[in-house]
Amino acid sequence: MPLLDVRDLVVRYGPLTAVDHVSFTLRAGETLALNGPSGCGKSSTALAVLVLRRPDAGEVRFEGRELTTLTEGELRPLRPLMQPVFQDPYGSLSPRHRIRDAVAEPLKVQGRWSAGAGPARVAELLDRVGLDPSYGDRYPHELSGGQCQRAGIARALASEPRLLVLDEPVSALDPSVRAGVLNLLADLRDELGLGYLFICHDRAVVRHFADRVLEMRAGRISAS
Ligand SMILES: Nc1ncnc2c1ncn2[C@@H]1O[C@H](COP(=O)(O)OP(=O)(O)OP(=O)(O)O)[C@@H](O)[C@H]1O
Repeated sequence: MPLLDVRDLVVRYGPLTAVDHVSFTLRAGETLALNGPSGCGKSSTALAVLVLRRPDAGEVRFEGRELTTLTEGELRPLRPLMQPVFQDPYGSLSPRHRIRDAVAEPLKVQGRWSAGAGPARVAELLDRVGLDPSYGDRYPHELSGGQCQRAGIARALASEPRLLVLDEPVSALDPSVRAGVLNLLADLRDELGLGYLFICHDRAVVRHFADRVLEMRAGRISAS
């Protein structure tokens, strides 16, 4: 069974059809890239796959379960398993919370926090993404873009996801730190068997990083 099976996905904004009957599957441990020019519908596909925006038609099966017809309450226990990582490294972390608290929050919300094991788990997650655990004391604005994206990845991992939807995860970073973040993501995918839906407009990055590439044009998959 694929990790993700998307069939005939449609997203409309009024008269505009941003995603026009898009279908694909993704297996655990695989990176599937969505590549295409600005405005072709990549981010709208990502939001619909995560059911952060309900698609207007089509199916999103995650581990065999159709998500688009579930209520918000039914989706709640599944949301931790499908985590987004967005382009703006600072956008996914509250500026008012220390990194340590941002990474701890999913553990607390999901009932996996204890006074003994919780802080150790946060330190382990920071270490796993290549941040010294002392960075937990800092606020997002005290980190570089690359460090902040790593902290965001640590926060996503705290939910023990099986799918990451990576929407231009390195596009806002300095070219000099992109490779390090991509190498980290590749290691995590292989180690944890994660499936990646990898949205990226940069062909060179996509070719290097993805197992398969779907080319998107004007809301449709034009080649694969
Ligand atoms: N909330 C919205 N309301 C109206 N139109 C939208 C909305 N979000 C996206 N669009 C439009 O839908 C189309 C697809 O946008 P989308 O952001 O999904 O594409 P994209 O390939 O991710 O582009 P980019 O790389 O620039 O983010 C575009 O024409 C865009 O202007």
